[in-house]
Amino acid sequence: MRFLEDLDPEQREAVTYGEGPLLVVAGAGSGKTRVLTYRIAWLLASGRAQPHNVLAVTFTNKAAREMAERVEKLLHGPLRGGFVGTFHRFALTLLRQYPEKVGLPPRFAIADEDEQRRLVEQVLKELGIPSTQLSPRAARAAISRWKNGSSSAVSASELVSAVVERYQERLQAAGAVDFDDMLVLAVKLLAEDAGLRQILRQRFTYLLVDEFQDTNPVQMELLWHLAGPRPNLTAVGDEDQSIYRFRGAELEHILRFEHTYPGAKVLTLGNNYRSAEPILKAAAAVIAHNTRRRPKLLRSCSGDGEPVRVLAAADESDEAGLVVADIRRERAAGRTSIAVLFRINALSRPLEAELVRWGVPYRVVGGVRFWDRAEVRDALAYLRLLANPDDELAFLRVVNVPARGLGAVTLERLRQAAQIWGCSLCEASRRLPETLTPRAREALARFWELLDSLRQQAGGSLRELVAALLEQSGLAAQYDTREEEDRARLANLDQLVNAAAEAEQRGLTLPSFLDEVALLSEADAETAPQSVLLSTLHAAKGLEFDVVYLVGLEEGLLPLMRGEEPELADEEEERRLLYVGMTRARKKLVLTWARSRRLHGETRTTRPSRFLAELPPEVRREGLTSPSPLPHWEPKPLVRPRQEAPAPEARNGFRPGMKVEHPTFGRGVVLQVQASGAQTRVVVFFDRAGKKTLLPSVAPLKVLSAPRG
Ligand SMILES: Nc1ncnc2c1ncn2[C@@H]1O[C@H](COP(=O)(O)OP(=O)(O)OP(=O)(O)O)[C@@H](O)[C@H]1O
Repeated sequence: MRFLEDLDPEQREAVTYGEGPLLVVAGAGSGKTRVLTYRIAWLLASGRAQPHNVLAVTFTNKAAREMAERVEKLLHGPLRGGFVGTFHRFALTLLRQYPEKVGLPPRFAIADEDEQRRLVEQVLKELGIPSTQLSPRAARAAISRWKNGSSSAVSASELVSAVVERYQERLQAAGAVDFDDMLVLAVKLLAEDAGLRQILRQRFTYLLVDEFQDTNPVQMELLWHLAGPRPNLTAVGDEDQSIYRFRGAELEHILRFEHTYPGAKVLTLGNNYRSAEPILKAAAAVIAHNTRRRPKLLRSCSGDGEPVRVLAAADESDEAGLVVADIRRERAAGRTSIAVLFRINALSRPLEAELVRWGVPYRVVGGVRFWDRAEVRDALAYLRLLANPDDELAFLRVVNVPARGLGAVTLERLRQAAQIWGCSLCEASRRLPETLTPRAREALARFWELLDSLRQQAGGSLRELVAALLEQSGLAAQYDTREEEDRARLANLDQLVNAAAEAEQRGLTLPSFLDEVALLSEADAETAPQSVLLSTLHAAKGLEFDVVYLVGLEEGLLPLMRGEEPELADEEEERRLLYVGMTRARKKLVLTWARSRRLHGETRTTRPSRFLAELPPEVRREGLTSPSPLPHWEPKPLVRPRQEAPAPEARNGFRPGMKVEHPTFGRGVVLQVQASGAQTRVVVFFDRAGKKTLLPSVAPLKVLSAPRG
């Protein structure tokens, strides 16, 4: 087995470990995926297993494909009969084989995203739940959390339980499963059918799991049923790269592996083959601040390299300018493996504009290009209708966005009316034909009234027009939930306001702005392999580049916040995201932040991310004065998150604006009061520490003075 020579001694020990549960836990770039792949090859080449005995699972199709390809390359032949794929693919294979055992019809359907959304909307309507109480998006997210056994879903409200129940009934009636159901039903199948469990355990004698830190409770249960009492389960992972808490991943799974599988061997890998020493040291210094982790040592095998740099920019355009100028220098020097990473998609827009300006080819992963994002396209369709009330495509796109009960029947009747009158569809809809229901006529009248009133502003400020549109049309309010995805969508809409403000400054009017946007979308479908990659931190997981820029390292953006101090677990998750981003770099790493940033259509002064203070002293800081003398940045959401009004007595008399004193932190100002039941928690800005702190109890606080009223 010549291929074992490609491994270092620690990797070789893991690859050739014998029977029983094994956890390989190691830092980024230490060759964990390599270990898993080589282990499969070794099991087969040594005759311990036949291909059909191997079940290797991971989280993305791409990762699974790469793993299978690597094994085949090592073995110089195809891997027939073994299973290398995602958890979902494995579950679906099982369900397709035994649908009747879990009450599914033989040819059950899989509801796609769009169908799920429509189903949830229907359910909310049937149950008479207004979107102000539970929006369809929040309901969908709650259903998913509930199905995935997320601990945050355990206390789901009665409302959510009722929605889940009805949604499930509807799905079943339609003979369909959704994505989450696949795993849940596969677990049910295995839990209830001892015979099948036995068959599978006899067949799959070796289980291997990559990215183990991202497993959710349902996936853990699936593994548990497959593994049996004497499992040959090999898990590889890194708790420092666990970044899918919002999808139900639980850190406990990797931290408590030895408790779940008693007698498990835990091995670590100490060499890092990816990043130069300064990058590794900087990343290690940051992640060391997390509490829920196993301490790890990583040695760089790639030599010294350039020092890590932190750049402070004046604002987001300046930041994009600095980054793109540096990218151009790197490309001129022959480096083409380059990525720019950010916490939320909305940050890509100024970068895209700058890259387009300089003709630098780029591609966006982890999301559609800014201008192609659904919420941005919806807003643009409204703008197009403002510019041209007969833009039929725009009309069709948004006449029922947000939902106002103008469905297929209404559209069909409008089409008929347009034909009889010989006018456009839009014109027919403005004439409110008698054939429509009174509700539809009312809704259409309101739709055109909104557009008319907005059109009166169309000659004025473009920025104000877009902001008013987002507010008055309800486009922004649709995403007023606490869900990660929705926060990103709201941020994208904010970015559209910024883009309008910039266009206005350049003297563009509404029609010329729309033309420019249309050309932008068409012009740059460039996807050359040597293009710069723009990606969210989440989507960059598992990738590596020579040069990495991490932008937007500011309080509120990383850690991502909407108005309140993150809980410890959230702060640690955000730190892990930064760690994942930093460790994508092989040779050069640059971190940037902007002293002011347009957010929510307004320019605000910002503070550098708290994580920047955790970098070691040898990191080069340029254009920085520390600590920032600027006023504290208080993020203001475009749409304020709904807050339950607490009972006045629960607030213990605390109010925002109160001056208080804490025995340890000194004097500060109350920014926020959170109350539930008898418990009161307050967010206080402490002058001495210069940061906001969420206090779990108000008991130690002394009130110095209170604001009037
Ligand atoms: N023994 C080795 N010799 C040379 N290169 C290696 C060795 N082991 C791993 N590498 C290289 O190091 C890089 C990281 O390996 P791999 O992706 O397997 O690491 P990982 O631990 O899964 O990383 P991450 O957790 O950050 O995604 C790859 O480019 C891989 O080819």
